[in-house]
Amino acid sequence: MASNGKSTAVTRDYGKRTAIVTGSARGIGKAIAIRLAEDGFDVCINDIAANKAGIEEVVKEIEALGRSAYGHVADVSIRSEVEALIEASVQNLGNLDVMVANAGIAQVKALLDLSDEDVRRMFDVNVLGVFNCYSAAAKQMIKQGGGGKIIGAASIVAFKPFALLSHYSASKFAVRGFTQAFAMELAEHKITVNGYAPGIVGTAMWDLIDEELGKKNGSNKGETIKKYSDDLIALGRTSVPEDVAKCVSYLASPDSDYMTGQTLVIDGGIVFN
Ligand SMILES: NC(=O)C1=CN([C@@H]2O[C@H](COP(=O)(O)OP(=O)(O)OC[C@H]3O[C@@H](n4cnc5c(N)ncnc54)[C@H](O)[C@@H]3O)[C@@H](O)[C@H]2O)C=CC1
Ligand SMILES: CC(=O)C(C)=O
Repeated sequence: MASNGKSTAVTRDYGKRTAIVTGSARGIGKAIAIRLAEDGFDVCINDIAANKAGIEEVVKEIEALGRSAYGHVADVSIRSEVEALIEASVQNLGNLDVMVANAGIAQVKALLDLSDEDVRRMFDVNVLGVFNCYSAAAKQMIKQGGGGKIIGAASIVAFKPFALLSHYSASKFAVRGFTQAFAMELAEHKITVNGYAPGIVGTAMWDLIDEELGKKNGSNKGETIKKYSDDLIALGRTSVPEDVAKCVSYLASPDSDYMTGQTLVIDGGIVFN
Protein backbone atom coordinates (compact mmCIF):
# COMPACT_ATOMS: atom_id res chain seq x y z
CA MET A 1 0.00 0.00 0.00
CA ALA A 2 1.41 3.42 -0.96
CA SER A 3 1.53 6.22 1.70
CA ASN A 4 -1.50 7.90 0.06
CA GLY A 5 -3.60 4.80 0.86
CA LYS A 6 -3.85 3.62 -2.77
CA SER A 7 -2.55 0.18 -3.66
CA THR A 8 0.45 0.08 -6.01
CA ALA A 9 0.87 -2.39 -8.84
CA VAL A 10 3.64 -4.95 -8.34
CA THR A 11 5.81 -5.36 -11.42
CA ARG A 12 8.16 -8.30 -11.64
CA ASP A 13 11.19 -8.31 -13.89
CA TYR A 14 12.70 -11.78 -14.19
CA GLY A 15 15.48 -10.71 -16.59
CA LYS A 16 16.35 -12.57 -19.77
CA ARG A 17 14.68 -15.98 -20.02
CA THR A 18 14.37 -18.41 -22.90
CA ALA A 19 12.01 -21.29 -23.60
CA ILE A 20 11.70 -24.01 -26.22
CA VAL A 21 8.18 -25.16 -27.12
CA THR A 22 7.97 -28.30 -29.24
CA GLY A 23 5.09 -28.74 -31.70
CA SER A 24 4.47 -24.99 -31.60
CA ALA A 25 3.69 -24.24 -35.26
CA ARG A 26 -0.01 -24.47 -34.40
CA GLY A 27 -2.61 -25.34 -31.76
CA ILE A 28 -1.81 -25.48 -28.05
CA GLY A 29 1.96 -25.21 -28.63
CA LYS A 30 1.53 -21.99 -30.61
CA ALA A 31 -0.66 -20.48 -27.87
CA ILE A 32 1.95 -21.46 -25.24
CA ALA A 33 4.79 -19.93 -27.28
CA ILE A 34 2.91 -16.67 -27.72
CA ARG A 35 1.88 -16.53 -24.05
CA LEU A 36 5.49 -17.15 -22.93
CA ALA A 37 6.66 -14.35 -25.25
CA GLU A 38 4.05 -12.07 -23.65
CA ASP A 39 5.47 -13.14 -20.27
CA GLY A 40 8.91 -11.93 -21.40
CA PHE A 41 10.53 -15.10 -22.74
CA ASP A 42 12.52 -15.36 -25.94
CA VAL A 43 11.11 -18.48 -27.57
CA CYS A 44 12.40 -21.26 -29.83
CA ILE A 45 9.62 -22.58 -32.05
CA ASN A 46 9.90 -26.23 -33.06
CA ASP A 47 7.86 -28.48 -35.30
CA ILE A 48 8.28 -31.08 -38.03
CA ALA A 49 9.33 -30.12 -41.58
CA ALA A 50 5.74 -30.38 -42.87
CA ASN A 51 4.85 -27.41 -40.63
CA LYS A 52 7.81 -25.16 -41.55
CA ALA A 53 5.51 -22.38 -42.78
CA GLY A 54 3.69 -22.45 -39.44
CA ILE A 55 7.01 -22.19 -37.58
CA GLU A 56 7.93 -19.11 -39.62
CA GLU A 57 4.56 -17.45 -38.94
CA VAL A 58 4.82 -17.99 -35.17
CA VAL A 59 8.40 -16.63 -35.19
CA LYS A 60 7.11 -13.45 -36.89
CA GLU A 61 4.21 -13.12 -34.41
CA ILE A 62 6.63 -13.32 -31.48
CA GLU A 63 9.04 -10.83 -33.01
CA ALA A 64 6.09 -8.45 -33.47
CA LEU A 65 5.64 -8.66 -29.67
CA GLY A 66 9.18 -7.32 -29.27
CA ARG A 67 10.76 -10.62 -28.21
CA SER A 68 13.39 -12.72 -29.97
CA ALA A 69 12.31 -15.96 -31.61
CA TYR A 70 14.09 -18.71 -33.47
CA GLY A 71 12.50 -21.48 -35.53
CA HIS A 72 13.96 -24.98 -35.76
CA VAL A 73 12.66 -28.07 -37.54
CA ALA A 74 13.16 -31.30 -35.55
CA ASP A 75 11.33 -34.56 -34.98
CA VAL A 76 11.11 -35.05 -31.20
CA SER A 77 11.08 -38.83 -31.55
CA ILE A 78 14.72 -38.70 -32.74
CA ARG A 79 17.13 -38.03 -29.90
CA SER A 80 19.90 -36.50 -32.07
CA GLU A 81 17.39 -34.03 -33.55
CA VAL A 82 16.27 -32.95 -30.07
CA GLU A 83 19.91 -32.49 -29.01
CA ALA A 84 20.53 -30.36 -32.12
CA LEU A 85 17.35 -28.36 -31.40
CA ILE A 86 18.56 -27.48 -27.90
CA GLU A 87 22.08 -26.66 -29.08
CA ALA A 88 20.74 -24.36 -31.83
CA SER A 89 18.29 -22.66 -29.44
CA VAL A 90 21.09 -21.94 -26.95
CA GLN A 91 23.31 -20.59 -29.73
CA ASN A 92 20.59 -18.32 -31.11
CA LEU A 93 18.70 -17.24 -27.96
CA GLY A 94 20.98 -18.00 -24.99
CA ASN A 95 20.79 -20.37 -22.04
CA LEU A 96 17.73 -22.62 -21.76
CA ASP A 97 15.43 -21.82 -18.82
CA VAL A 98 12.21 -23.63 -19.76
CA MET A 99 11.55 -26.67 -21.98
CA VAL A 100 7.92 -27.35 -22.94
CA ALA A 101 7.60 -30.85 -24.44
CA ASN A 102 4.25 -30.18 -26.11
CA ALA A 103 4.45 -32.11 -29.42
CA GLY A 104 2.09 -35.05 -29.68
CA ILE A 105 -0.06 -37.08 -32.05
CA ALA A 106 -3.44 -38.79 -31.69
CA GLN A 107 -5.11 -41.71 -33.44
CA VAL A 108 -8.70 -42.98 -33.16
CA LYS A 109 -8.83 -46.78 -33.46
CA ALA A 110 -10.47 -49.69 -31.66
CA LEU A 111 -8.10 -51.42 -29.26
CA LEU A 112 -8.35 -54.80 -30.99
CA ASP A 113 -7.60 -53.26 -34.42
CA LEU A 114 -4.33 -51.65 -33.34
CA SER A 115 -1.23 -52.84 -35.19
CA ASP A 116 2.28 -52.99 -33.72
CA GLU A 117 3.12 -50.04 -35.93
CA ASP A 118 0.19 -47.95 -34.57
CA VAL A 119 1.33 -48.49 -30.99
CA ARG A 120 5.02 -48.01 -31.81
CA ARG A 121 4.42 -44.72 -33.64
CA MET A 122 2.24 -43.39 -30.80
CA PHE A 123 4.88 -44.21 -28.20
CA ASP A 124 7.75 -42.97 -30.41
CA VAL A 125 6.27 -39.47 -30.59
CA ASN A 126 4.31 -39.09 -27.36
CA VAL A 127 6.55 -40.99 -24.94
CA LEU A 128 10.05 -41.25 -26.45
CA GLY A 129 9.58 -37.68 -27.78
CA VAL A 130 8.84 -36.37 -24.28
CA PHE A 131 11.64 -38.47 -22.77
CA ASN A 132 14.12 -37.06 -25.35
CA CYS A 133 13.05 -33.49 -24.55
CA TYR A 134 13.11 -33.97 -20.76
CA SER A 135 16.46 -35.68 -20.76
CA ALA A 136 18.31 -33.45 -23.27
CA ALA A 137 16.91 -30.30 -21.62
CA ALA A 138 17.94 -31.57 -18.18
CA LYS A 139 21.50 -32.19 -19.37
CA GLN A 140 21.70 -28.65 -20.78
CA MET A 141 20.26 -27.13 -17.59
CA ILE A 142 22.64 -29.11 -15.37
CA LYS A 143 25.56 -27.88 -17.52
CA GLN A 144 24.35 -24.30 -17.09
CA GLY A 145 24.11 -24.80 -13.31
CA GLY A 146 21.16 -22.51 -12.62
CA GLY A 147 18.21 -24.91 -12.37
CA GLY A 148 15.29 -24.74 -14.79
CA LYS A 149 11.77 -25.81 -15.54
CA ILE A 150 10.72 -28.77 -17.65
CA ILE A 151 7.06 -29.09 -18.62
CA GLY A 152 5.27 -31.81 -20.60
CA ALA A 153 1.94 -32.31 -22.36
CA ALA A 154 -0.17 -35.01 -20.75
CA SER A 155 -3.99 -35.03 -21.03
CA ILE A 156 -7.04 -35.89 -18.97
CA VAL A 157 -6.73 -39.32 -20.57
CA ALA A 158 -3.57 -39.73 -18.47
CA PHE A 159 -6.03 -40.12 -15.56
CA LYS A 160 -8.90 -41.98 -17.26
CA PRO A 161 -8.72 -43.29 -20.86
CA PHE A 162 -11.19 -42.34 -23.58
CA ALA A 163 -12.62 -45.26 -25.56
CA LEU A 164 -11.05 -45.59 -29.05
CA LEU A 165 -8.07 -43.51 -27.88
CA SER A 166 -6.48 -46.34 -25.88
CA HIS A 167 -2.83 -46.25 -27.05
CA TYR A 168 -2.96 -42.43 -27.03
CA SER A 169 -4.29 -42.59 -23.44
CA ALA A 170 -1.58 -45.07 -22.41
CA SER A 171 1.08 -42.79 -23.90
CA LYS A 172 -0.21 -39.91 -21.76
CA PHE A 173 -0.17 -42.11 -18.62
CA ALA A 174 3.52 -42.66 -19.47
CA VAL A 175 4.10 -38.89 -19.76
CA ARG A 176 2.65 -38.49 -16.25
CA GLY A 177 4.91 -41.30 -15.02
CA PHE A 178 8.07 -39.80 -16.54
CA THR A 179 7.07 -36.39 -15.16
CA GLN A 180 7.00 -37.78 -11.62
CA ALA A 181 10.22 -39.79 -12.05
CA PHE A 182 12.21 -36.94 -13.63
CA ALA A 183 10.95 -34.59 -10.88
CA MET A 184 12.44 -36.91 -8.23
CA GLU A 185 15.83 -37.26 -9.92
CA LEU A 186 16.25 -33.64 -11.04
CA ALA A 187 15.23 -31.92 -7.80
CA GLU A 188 18.84 -31.94 -6.57
CA HIS A 189 19.72 -29.80 -9.61
CA LYS A 190 16.95 -27.27 -8.79
CA ILE A 191 15.06 -28.36 -11.91
CA THR A 192 11.30 -28.75 -11.53
CA VAL A 193 9.32 -31.07 -13.80
CA ASN A 194 5.55 -30.73 -14.20
CA GLY A 195 2.88 -31.63 -16.72
CA TYR A 196 -0.36 -30.10 -17.98
CA ALA A 197 -3.45 -32.15 -18.72
CA PRO A 198 -5.87 -30.41 -21.10
CA GLY A 199 -9.36 -31.77 -21.76
CA ILE A 200 -11.14 -31.14 -25.06
CA VAL A 201 -9.37 -28.33 -26.89
CA GLY A 202 -10.51 -27.10 -30.32
CA THR A 203 -7.38 -27.72 -32.41
CA ALA A 204 -6.40 -29.75 -35.48
CA MET A 205 -5.99 -32.74 -33.15
CA TRP A 206 -9.65 -32.61 -32.14
CA ASP A 207 -10.71 -31.96 -35.77
CA LEU A 208 -9.20 -35.38 -36.47
CA ILE A 209 -10.74 -37.04 -33.40
CA ASP A 210 -14.16 -35.51 -34.16
CA GLU A 211 -14.01 -36.70 -37.77
CA GLU A 212 -12.86 -40.24 -36.90
CA LEU A 213 -15.33 -40.73 -34.02
CA GLY A 214 -18.04 -39.23 -36.25
CA LYS A 215 -17.35 -41.90 -38.91
CA LYS A 216 -17.80 -44.60 -36.27
CA ASN A 217 -21.02 -43.24 -34.72
CA GLY A 218 -22.56 -41.73 -37.86
CA SER A 219 -22.24 -38.08 -36.76
CA ASN A 220 -21.54 -35.10 -38.99
CA LYS A 221 -18.41 -32.95 -38.69
CA GLY A 222 -18.45 -30.95 -35.47
CA GLU A 223 -21.23 -32.96 -33.82
CA THR A 224 -19.03 -35.26 -31.75
CA ILE A 225 -16.87 -32.54 -30.19
CA LYS A 226 -20.06 -30.61 -29.39
CA LYS A 227 -21.68 -33.64 -27.77
CA TYR A 228 -18.56 -34.52 -25.75
CA SER A 229 -18.23 -30.88 -24.64
CA ASP A 230 -21.93 -30.55 -23.72
CA ASP A 231 -22.01 -33.87 -21.87
CA LEU A 232 -18.64 -33.77 -20.11
CA ILE A 233 -17.44 -30.23 -19.40
CA ALA A 234 -18.81 -28.66 -16.20
CA LEU A 235 -17.96 -25.14 -17.35
CA GLY A 236 -20.02 -25.72 -20.48
CA ARG A 237 -17.68 -24.85 -23.34
CA THR A 238 -14.97 -26.48 -25.42
CA SER A 239 -11.50 -25.35 -24.33
CA VAL A 240 -9.40 -22.98 -26.43
CA PRO A 241 -5.58 -23.27 -26.60
CA GLU A 242 -5.19 -20.06 -24.56
CA ASP A 243 -6.85 -21.78 -21.55
CA VAL A 244 -3.96 -24.24 -21.55
CA ALA A 245 -1.32 -21.56 -22.24
CA LYS A 246 -2.33 -19.73 -19.04
CA CYS A 247 -1.68 -22.89 -17.02
CA VAL A 248 1.71 -23.42 -18.70
CA SER A 249 2.57 -19.75 -18.08
CA TYR A 250 2.22 -20.50 -14.35
CA LEU A 251 4.32 -23.67 -14.60
CA ALA A 252 7.04 -21.71 -16.44
CA SER A 253 7.06 -18.85 -13.92
CA PRO A 254 8.81 -18.55 -10.53
CA ASP A 255 5.31 -18.68 -8.96
CA SER A 256 5.46 -22.49 -9.41
CA ASP A 257 8.96 -22.85 -7.89
CA TYR A 258 7.69 -25.04 -5.02
CA MET A 259 5.75 -27.41 -7.31
CA THR A 260 7.32 -30.47 -8.92
CA GLY A 261 6.16 -33.85 -10.20
CA GLN A 262 2.57 -32.68 -10.68
CA THR A 263 0.32 -32.90 -13.73
CA LEU A 264 -2.18 -30.03 -13.61
CA VAL A 265 -5.61 -30.75 -15.05
CA ILE A 266 -6.91 -27.81 -17.09
CA ASP A 267 -10.14 -29.14 -18.59
CA GLY A 268 -13.07 -26.96 -17.53
CA GLY A 269 -14.21 -29.68 -15.12
CA ILE A 270 -14.21 -33.15 -16.71
CA VAL A 271 -11.86 -35.08 -14.45
CA PHE A 272 -12.06 -34.44 -10.70
CA ASN A 273 -9.01 -35.83 -8.88
N1 LIG B 1 -6.37 -30.89 -28.41
C1 LIG B 1 -6.70 -31.48 -27.25
O1 LIG B 1 -7.90 -31.59 -26.91
C2 LIG B 1 -5.66 -32.01 -26.34
C3 LIG B 1 -4.32 -32.03 -26.65
N2 LIG B 1 -3.41 -32.55 -25.76
C4 LIG B 1 -1.99 -32.59 -26.06
O2 LIG B 1 -1.50 -31.27 -26.26
C5 LIG B 1 -0.42 -31.29 -27.20
C6 LIG B 1 -0.74 -30.33 -28.34
O3 LIG B 1 -1.95 -30.76 -28.97
P1 LIG B 1 -2.72 -29.93 -30.09
O4 LIG B 1 -2.18 -28.56 -30.20
O5 LIG B 1 -4.15 -30.14 -29.85
O6 LIG B 1 -2.31 -30.79 -31.37
P2 LIG B 1 -1.99 -30.34 -32.88
O7 LIG B 1 -2.03 -31.59 -33.68
O8 LIG B 1 -2.87 -29.21 -33.28
O9 LIG B 1 -0.51 -29.81 -32.76
C7 LIG B 1 0.55 -30.67 -32.44
C8 LIG B 1 1.81 -30.16 -33.10
O10 LIG B 1 2.86 -31.09 -32.79
C9 LIG B 1 3.59 -31.31 -33.99
N3 LIG B 1 4.27 -32.61 -33.97
C10 LIG B 1 3.71 -33.84 -34.16
N4 LIG B 1 4.66 -34.77 -34.15
C11 LIG B 1 5.84 -34.14 -33.93
C12 LIG B 1 7.18 -34.58 -33.83
N5 LIG B 1 7.50 -35.88 -33.96
N6 LIG B 1 8.15 -33.66 -33.61
C13 LIG B 1 7.84 -32.33 -33.50
N7 LIG B 1 6.59 -31.86 -33.61
C14 LIG B 1 5.59 -32.76 -33.82
C15 LIG B 1 2.54 -31.26 -35.08
O11 LIG B 1 3.13 -31.08 -36.36
C16 LIG B 1 1.67 -30.11 -34.63
O12 LIG B 1 2.10 -28.87 -35.12
C17 LIG B 1 -0.30 -32.74 -27.66
O13 LIG B 1 0.72 -33.38 -26.92
C18 LIG B 1 -1.65 -33.34 -27.32
O14 LIG B 1 -1.58 -34.72 -27.12
C19 LIG B 1 -3.81 -33.04 -24.55
C20 LIG B 1 -5.12 -33.04 -24.21
C21 LIG B 1 -6.15 -32.54 -25.06
C1 LIG C 1 -6.92 -35.34 -27.33
C2 LIG C 1 -7.05 -35.53 -25.90
O1 LIG C 1 -6.11 -35.70 -25.18
C3 LIG C 1 -8.31 -35.48 -25.38
C4 LIG C 1 -8.53 -35.78 -23.99
O2 LIG C 1 -9.23 -35.15 -26.06
